[in-house]
Amino acid sequence: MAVYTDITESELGAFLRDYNIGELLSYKGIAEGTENSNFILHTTGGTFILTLYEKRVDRDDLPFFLGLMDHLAQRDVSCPLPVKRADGEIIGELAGRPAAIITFLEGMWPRRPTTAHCREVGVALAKLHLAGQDFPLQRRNDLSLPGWQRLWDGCRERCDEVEHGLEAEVSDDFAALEAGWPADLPSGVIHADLFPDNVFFLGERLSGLIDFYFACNDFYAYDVATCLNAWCFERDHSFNITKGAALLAGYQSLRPLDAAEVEALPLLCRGSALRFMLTRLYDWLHGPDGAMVQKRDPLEYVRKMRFHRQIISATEYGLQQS
Ligand SMILES: Nc1ncnc2c1ncn2[C@@H]1O[C@H](COP(=O)(O)OP(=O)(O)O)[C@@H](O)[C@H]1O
Ligand SMILES: N[C@@H](CCOP(=O)(O)O)C(=O)O
Repeated sequence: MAVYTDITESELGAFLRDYNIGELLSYKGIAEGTENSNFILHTTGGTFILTLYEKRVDRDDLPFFLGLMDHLAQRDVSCPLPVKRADGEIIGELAGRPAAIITFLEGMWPRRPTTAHCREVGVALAKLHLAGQDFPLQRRNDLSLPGWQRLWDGCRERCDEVEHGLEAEVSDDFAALEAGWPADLPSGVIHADLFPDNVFFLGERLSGLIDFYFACNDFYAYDVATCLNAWCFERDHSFNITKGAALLAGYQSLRPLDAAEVEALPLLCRGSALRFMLTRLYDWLHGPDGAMVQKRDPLEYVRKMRFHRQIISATEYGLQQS
């Protein structure tokens, strides 16, 4: 359960006195999520999400994350809107943690994504990339190659406990990714974690995007790669090219990929699979402190890395070239 920090009713009542969202009716910890402590609040003013930012979120990054949601919401991207306190601030402090309130989005994340969901996600991702172009703040992606290397340094000695031979296999991936990682591709604000549990739907209509706490500046096509990994593999670990084609067509309906992005896509997919394998492996071996968070399987992403290693062209993901 992702509630690392508990709060009392009196602490919460005092915190809410700085807002104009009415009286507290009820609140409850939310079991889903990984990084932060989240609560659903019902007040006489409506329903809201309260987030207490935990250790892995740097307080200095909060203006970027919350400012981005505000920026995107004003440009017709359906995402939560940070709620301002009476003094105009959006970040406060509760139980010793930085804390913010955001608006509640209706919808459910798809447990079994369909081809129609994949197309909608592609469109929404392109919309996010375009709407973020005039966002004035910047944040480096600290989970790109140097960050992966740091995670790897903390795991490699013990990684064969997860699967025999993994250390040698992943070392080879690092060598290939370091040699071939693109130096320059179209870049801007990316979501960087647009997995199914961060996208809400009402039926097959996308109703909102959440969890901008990995957002940063990086290659747009890297975000596309992350979505191909997160949305287009089946439970039997096979890649579904129909879903890949739908996601890529949805994306390209608003923002066509250029030739360099198309060429780089297989390596970006492999890198993105390594990134999620490593955070999962790190948590698998070290376990996040203080909460019973369901551990995600690193081997799911090892399989995806193996798949991408043998891809020669982005057409194998379903890309239709114009
Ligand atoms: N704006 C929102 N509207 C509705 N539910 C939300 C919203 N933000 C978060 N949630 C709920 O809280 C859960 C965890 O949120 P998330 O931002 O993914 O947490 P974490 O950053 O800890 O992974 C989500 O799966 C969802 O159930
Ligand atoms: N999407 C990541 C984990 C991050 O969890 P989230 O709850 O913040 O989306 C993964 O699947 O490894």
